[in-house]
Amino acid sequence: MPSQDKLVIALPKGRILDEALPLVRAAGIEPEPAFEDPHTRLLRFATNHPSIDIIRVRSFDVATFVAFGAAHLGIAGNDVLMEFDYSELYAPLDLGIGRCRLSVAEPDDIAATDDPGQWSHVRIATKYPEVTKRHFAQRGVQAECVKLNGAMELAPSLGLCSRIVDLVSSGATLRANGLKEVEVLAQISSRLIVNRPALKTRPGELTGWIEAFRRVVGEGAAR
Ligand SMILES: Nc1ncnc2c1ncn2[C@@H]1O[C@H](COP(=O)(O)OP(=O)(O)OP(=O)(O)O)[C@@H](O)[C@H]1O
Ligand SMILES: O=P(O)(O)OC[C@H]1O[C@H](OP(=O)(O)OP(=O)(O)O)[C@H](O)[C@@H]1O
Repeated sequence: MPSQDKLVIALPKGRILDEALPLVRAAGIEPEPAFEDPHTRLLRFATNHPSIDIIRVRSFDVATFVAFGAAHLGIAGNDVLMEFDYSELYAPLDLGIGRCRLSVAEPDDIAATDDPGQWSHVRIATKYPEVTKRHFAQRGVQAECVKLNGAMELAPSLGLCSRIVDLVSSGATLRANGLKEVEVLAQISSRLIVNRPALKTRPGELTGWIEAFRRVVGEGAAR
């Protein structure tokens, strides 16, 4: 099959991949062995289905590849989906992986007396400026965001911003950096995402794979 006619599935190469790959396999899609070779420079991989390729990209880029139709299906955290808010993305299925929450945190000493309900303006370091601004705007708070791509937890101690908005799971990273979670913006998990226009042009194939993933997640939940 010509490569431009293949169905392309975008998978995130970060921490989600370890949880996502078993689901992809259980749905019946097996990537070529090079996919798991840590030394490979390949970015696009064949699978056991001649009509399906997998690409491995950064988690934020999964949403962009699928929204622009460069990939047809993908797996992305709803933190990423909320930040971009792409109308071309359909996210039919919660895969139940990558569970965490998106929260505001601040230094322990500030948190001891602070009341987030009284804020009118906050400066926040985050990888999620759009979600953060939207969240605070809803209650009339102006959030001035400084965009970082990682290690947000360093920002308060170095005087960049007193508050951060970041993902929290065990809370260990916040504790290790003297920060306290003071407000939860959203519960996060990863979803199966689909390019909406492709759902119209390749409905049989795409709904077939959505149902395959639905069965896998349903079976997992029943165990
Ligand atoms: N501590 C966590 N616990 C559970 N899920 C998480 C956690 N941190 C991140 N995630 C989920 O995993 C996704 C990828 O996060 P991760 O931190 O691995 O990205 P990354 O690989 O650092 O991104 P980048 O592509 O910028 O390097 C997030 O979008 C989120 O949905
Ligand atoms: O509450 P915890 O269990 O400590 O998890 C939270 C951490 O996990 C994520 O980072 P990740 O480990 O993916 O590294 P990153 O900073 O490179 O994104 C997130 O950005 C936090 O730093």
